[in-house]
Amino acid sequence: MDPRYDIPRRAAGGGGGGSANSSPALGSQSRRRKMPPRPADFKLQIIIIGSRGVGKTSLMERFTDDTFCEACKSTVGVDFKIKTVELRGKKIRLQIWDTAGQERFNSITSAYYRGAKGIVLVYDLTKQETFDDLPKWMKMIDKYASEEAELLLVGNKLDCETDRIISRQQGERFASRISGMRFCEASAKDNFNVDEIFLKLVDDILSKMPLEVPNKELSNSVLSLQPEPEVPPELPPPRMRCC
Ligand SMILES: Nc1nc2c(ncn2[C@@H]2O[C@H](COP(=O)(O)OP(=O)(O)OP(=O)(O)O)[C@@H](O)[C@H]2O)c(=O)[nH]1
Repeated sequence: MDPRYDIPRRAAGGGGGGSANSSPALGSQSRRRKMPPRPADFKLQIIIIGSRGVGKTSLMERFTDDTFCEACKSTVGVDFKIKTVELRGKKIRLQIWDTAGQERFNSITSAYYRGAKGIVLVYDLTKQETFDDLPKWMKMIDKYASEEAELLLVGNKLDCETDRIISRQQGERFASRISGMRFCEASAKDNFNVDEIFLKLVDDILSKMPLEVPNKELSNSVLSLQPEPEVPPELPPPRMRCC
């Protein structure tokens, strides 16, 4: 398993169960153990929202695992993945929340907006109704998200150019009407613009953070402002999906 990706809910158990490397029987070998990786300087939460089937899970999985599932099941409630990236000389641990697009889950998913520093709002550029739903999602953002959250509108499924219904200009126009919202088109399937979406969003978030404070101060301020509530305490744990 790629060590960059770990599921915090498992790691948080604290048991860890002692790996071979930690066995006292290894004696001098243990002195040759590799240094543990440098801890993250920042922890950021990003949430992906949008109507059912627009490709939220696909974008997340392409970014975190570089995989694509042709026939995925709909997300139930919320799911998340972790990915650590380095930007502006800082190590950033991203917690990416993938929400269900179905309206019946809104009461669950809305609880995850508040802690998000970045919001990716996705529509499917081959499906008019997913674009028509955008004002509804903006209302959710206005109601539940922090005003400081960075916003990015994504027209997904760019590989389906022949089935395109929503022009690039329409997407751009929608985003331009919302203060500070960025826009881009992407394809989770073809892995086009996927890394760019997340990295640009993180870069925008970092550009507004005081990166140059000493590390000690950082851990007392930014990190404590951003505790890692793997799951808001009042909610049931996110249900994992399978393909
Ligand atoms: N052609 C194409 N298909 C895509 C792309 N992204 C996702 N899909 C497909 O669209 C379908 C829905 O993708 P999901 O990632 O499950 O969509 P979602 O937004 O997470 O859906 P919900 O969990 O129901 O809200 C799946 O069959 C994917 O394979 C893309 O970039 N191009």
